[in-house]
Amino acid sequence: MRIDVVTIFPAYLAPLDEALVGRARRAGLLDVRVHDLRRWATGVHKAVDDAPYGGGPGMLMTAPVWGAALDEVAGSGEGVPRLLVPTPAGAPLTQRRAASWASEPWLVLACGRYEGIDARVLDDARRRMPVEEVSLGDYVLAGGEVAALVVVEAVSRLVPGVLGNPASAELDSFAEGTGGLLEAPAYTRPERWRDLDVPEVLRGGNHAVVDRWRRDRSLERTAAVRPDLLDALLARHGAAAFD
Ligand SMILES: Nc1c(O)cccc1[N+](=O)[O-]
Repeated sequence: MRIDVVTIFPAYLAPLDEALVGRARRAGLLDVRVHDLRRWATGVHKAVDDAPYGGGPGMLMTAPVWGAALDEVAGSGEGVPRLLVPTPAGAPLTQRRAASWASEPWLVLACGRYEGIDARVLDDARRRMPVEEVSLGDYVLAGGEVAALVVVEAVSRLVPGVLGNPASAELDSFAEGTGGLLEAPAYTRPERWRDLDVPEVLRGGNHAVVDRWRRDRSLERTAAVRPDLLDALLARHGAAAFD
């Protein structure tokens, strides 16, 4: 999979050289390319922003700079990429969306700054490629770079071969393997730590019993912390969702 990230702060994406994503890049499983948007800026000051029409606080990133950048980046490979734009106005990032993007051959992430990007940039991009706006949550960040790091990691770990043990992803919270529930509490050695013991059932070795225990703990945890997920499962699968 190829992933391009366009930003005015390339150094913000340095963590993509580390850990899981860094290893996958060096193994040739991911082709991650970070581009400085200012490469496409013109003029002495390489300006990438201007005042918003209609007034209002702050500045907007301009269409000509982003247009030139996306033309070159999205035109530099086989086929057509899916353009992802982190923004508070986007649809929520979910495991399901990350999983769908993990099967794409090529993603381009456009990181906005200031008050965002001139709307015509996405309107124009939609004429040539699929475009999705994605939000990490209902809070305000200074730009899209942190969200881009999150999206790249959430997607990359689902790319075949990136996780050492693919089964790890199956028991994640929100994953199909946990039925879209939060994952159960997990334990490792020592068996007793301070005055706390590992639950006996996990030490017994009966996989069917362990699976049932984990399912029950997932249901309890989800009901306590994310009842909205239970409502969604009920709506989708009826009471059978909790068998
Ligand atoms: N919330 C926010 C933002 O304020 C700026 C860029 C991206 C996001 N986001 O993805 O959630």
